[in-house]
Amino acid sequence: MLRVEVAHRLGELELEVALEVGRRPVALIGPNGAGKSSLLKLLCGGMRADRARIVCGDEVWQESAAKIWSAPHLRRVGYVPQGPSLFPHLNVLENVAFGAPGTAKDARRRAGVWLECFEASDWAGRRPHELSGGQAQRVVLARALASEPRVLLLDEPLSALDAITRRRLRRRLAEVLSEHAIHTVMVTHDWRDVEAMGAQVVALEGGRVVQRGSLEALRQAPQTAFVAEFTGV
Ligand SMILES: Nc1ncnc2c1ncn2[C@@H]1O[C@H](COP(=O)(O)OP(=O)(O)OP(=O)(O)O)[C@@H](O)[C@H]1O
Repeated sequence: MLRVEVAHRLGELELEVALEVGRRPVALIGPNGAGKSSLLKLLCGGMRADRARIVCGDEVWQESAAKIWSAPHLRRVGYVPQGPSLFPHLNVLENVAFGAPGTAKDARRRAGVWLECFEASDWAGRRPHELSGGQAQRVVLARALASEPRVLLLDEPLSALDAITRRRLRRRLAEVLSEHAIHTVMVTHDWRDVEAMGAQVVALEGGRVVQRGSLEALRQAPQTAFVAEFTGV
């Protein structure tokens, strides 16, 4: 279980969130500027929260009261951020193998398997600048999973894909998550992602959780205009 309590000021926004992530993925939804991406950055260690208690299994990642802080590379997090994140000087295969465990040979083999999974093997030898946005997004997904993470943080991981590829890879990602015991938090603006992953929804507005529950529960009794619009009511 990943247990999170964070409080962090971001300019005008006071982010204050508590959530738990077990086997079932959590879909983080909310309007632009609600604090979703920032929450993922606080979880992966890319930013240090003003006050937090973040515990993953028996590892304490941050405990402000005890001045405990664990660096990002110690957290075994697979992070798919918004925007480009591949190393420009490495080719696709090397990028995906970079964080993978085992010998160099193992890491390359594992990288190949995950590139195959996200239908990205064809451009294994290319450099990131030779990829389209959607191709790069698939490589970043492969890289996140090749690192064998305990926690997967996905920031709109399918947003750059064309509609047909998105449908196929959404199913693939859902299968991967159900096969592997990875605590997953996914930011999405698409209720179909939530449905495919069977995710628990956490709706964030103005840095606070305004509603949580299954997609069906939110659809039946949306507490805000955003949740109603998101769920298609
Ligand atoms: N480093 C920072 N310093 C100050 N303010 C920040 C910083 N990073 C983000 N913010 C502000 O915090 C708020 C939340 O931003 P964040 O990117 O987390 O929103 P989001 O919910 O992910 O939005 P979107 O759906 O557009 O991706 C925004 O108002 C943003 O301007």
